Amino acid sequence: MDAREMKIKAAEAALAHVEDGMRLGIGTGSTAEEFVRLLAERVADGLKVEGVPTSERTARLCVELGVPLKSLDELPELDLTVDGADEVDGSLRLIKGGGGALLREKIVAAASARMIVIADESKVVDTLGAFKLPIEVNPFGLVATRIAIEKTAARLGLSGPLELRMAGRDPFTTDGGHYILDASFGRIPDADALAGSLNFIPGVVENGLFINMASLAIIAGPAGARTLTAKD
Ligand SMILES: O=C(CO)[C@H](O)[C@H](O)COP(=O)(O)O
Repeated sequence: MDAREMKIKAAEAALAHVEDGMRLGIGTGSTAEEFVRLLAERVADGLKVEGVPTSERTARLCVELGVPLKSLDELPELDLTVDGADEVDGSLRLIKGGGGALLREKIVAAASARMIVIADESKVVDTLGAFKLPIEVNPFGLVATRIAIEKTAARLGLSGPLELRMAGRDPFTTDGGHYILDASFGRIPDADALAGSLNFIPGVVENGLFINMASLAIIAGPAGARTLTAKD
């Protein structure tokens, strides 16, 4: 089974949790896109759902494939969000934001009764941090915010380069008009403390640590899909 087939397997398993009439948060990234494709087939067959996309990219795909969309203001309480992840640990803590949609993804997940993560085995880790942690920041005061992040991380025993994410020669800009600093802190033993501390920094809009948000992870490997639930 190649990487795409594993993503499709995970997406198929998540689709089994979707029921008629559901209000769905729809994630961003290549795995979430497989979910959108399968969902669109079910919608074409008569399934009634309304989706809130977590990015402009996902919104475009949903429109193209005929998945009905609403804004989060129109549907502020959702039944289920299905989204990918860059890393998942055994307590279903996540790193997200590799696709740059972390802010909307977190807002949508927080508005959902349940969040199902879909990923392949390569995303499962013992301790978060091998993947660079995306931190969404306001462009104003970028240098000051970067220094504040470094000091906050140091207080938690973490250090490492913070790279401004680029799109060609310009900084990558999120759907919300912000920049992303990708932090190479390495292993993050206390993700809960880091997540809370980062969001206290003025200028930090959101961080890519998703704690206590996912209720289930569907992990696809060469032998098929398995589920992970939080250990604690
Ligand atoms: O957080 C995300 C986007 O902001 C994605 O869910 C994450 O990057 C995983 O993407 P993919 O399924 O393409 O590996």
